[in-house]
Amino acid sequence: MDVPSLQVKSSKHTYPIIVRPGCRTSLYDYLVQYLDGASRYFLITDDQVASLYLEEIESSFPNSEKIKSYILPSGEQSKSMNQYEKAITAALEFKLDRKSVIIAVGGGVVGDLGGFVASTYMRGIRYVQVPTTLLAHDSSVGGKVGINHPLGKNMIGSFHPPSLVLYDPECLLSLPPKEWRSGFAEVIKHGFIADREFLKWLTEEISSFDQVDMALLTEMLIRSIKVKAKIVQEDEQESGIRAFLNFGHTLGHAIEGEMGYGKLTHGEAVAIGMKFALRLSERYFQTKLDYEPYLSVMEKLGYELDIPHNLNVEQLIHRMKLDKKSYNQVINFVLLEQIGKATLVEIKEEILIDELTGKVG
Ligand SMILES: NC(=O)c1ccc[n+]([C@@H]2O[C@H](COP(=O)([O-])OP(=O)(O)OC[C@H]3O[C@@H](n4cnc5c(N)ncnc54)[C@H](O)[C@@H]3O)[C@@H](O)[C@H]2O)c1
Ligand SMILES: O=C(O)C(=O)C[C@@H](O)[C@H](O)[C@H](O)COP(=O)(O)O
Ligand SMILES: [Zn+2]
Repeated sequence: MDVPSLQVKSSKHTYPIIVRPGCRTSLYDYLVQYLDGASRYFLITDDQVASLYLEEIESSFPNSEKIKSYILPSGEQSKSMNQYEKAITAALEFKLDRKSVIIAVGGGVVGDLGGFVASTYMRGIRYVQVPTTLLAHDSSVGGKVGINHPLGKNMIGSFHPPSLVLYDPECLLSLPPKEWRSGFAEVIKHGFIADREFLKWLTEEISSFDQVDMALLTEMLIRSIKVKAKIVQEDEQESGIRAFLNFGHTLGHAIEGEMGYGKLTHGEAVAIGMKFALRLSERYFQTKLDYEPYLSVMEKLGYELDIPHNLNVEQLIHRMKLDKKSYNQVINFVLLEQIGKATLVEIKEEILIDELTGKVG
């Protein structure tokens, strides 16, 4: 069978990432090849993904008694305490044990929630990520799993690396343009923080999300995942450089929470946060980053990069103080010294008020 596209070393084990068009229909074979047996499989997905892919995935399993599918309502609101508890209850009712495996088939919502269920069920069982969105090339790697709290994004969670990531790029062909944009924001982010050449390549090669060539898409996914994998391998639990993956997220997460989860996609909010962080980088480092050509490609792809006007500056600052990178109420931002070179810096509240005022309602 396939050689993994990448392997990621984690503190618990090394896991393969396989990116291969069509692989979803042989999911069971991959589980047999890469996992050392399983008593039962608990497949978590959402209603939209289920209607597109569940039947063909389930039918790859020879023994239907060993697998149970659990379907969440699609959307960011499912990353909640309520949905988490319901999923745990269903897992208990299906009698999962410590040798069982959870399979998260879907986007980042399913992956984050399913991974969190796996990380806490009987104090932790194995799980497999089967990403079906472009965004999930990011969320399926690195083991950050969790759910939201009304007061902040991903406030309840843990680090729990998957045992396998099986990514079928063909699934992306059914994504609507909004979801392509959401995921592409995280691809661009990987270029901005760590790989200028990749960023240039991206903005030259991707001028539309219609009819993306499968070979090009696969190459893009692997290059983008490589950036993430290298960082999480070096700093799994975010004591240093992993914070760079949060470029655009300090303001992005505050906007998502303030608007109400799901109003903007995660990537749309991160894209706004990246533009803000780029401008802040120029001010902080007193330099020109010449990022405009990249933002103009993003605008052509349909991104709205300005902060929504109905938001309140004080509330955004309040939320940014709750961000996981903040200490003693001091807000830390991932900024760029150069394109491709990120760093984490403390930003004074006055500067943020000054930058946000006039740009927000
Ligand atoms: N854990 C991490 O490291 C990490 C990284 C980035 C983002 N995230 C999280 O990921 C979440 C966002 O993930 P997302 O953008 O994948 O959202 P999502 O899971 O909500 O998926 C977006 C929408 O696309 C639908 N969908 C999924 N696959 C599809 C397909 N193949 N065809 C058609 N529709 C499909 C879903 O049903 C949903 O409506 C956020 O909660 C974010 O915080 C986590
Ligand atoms: O993997 C990481 O680390 C990231 O920061 C990736 C982000 O794209 C992702 O949105 C992550 O969930 C944010 O983590 P958080 O710790 O800020 O909640
Ligand atoms: Zn993100």
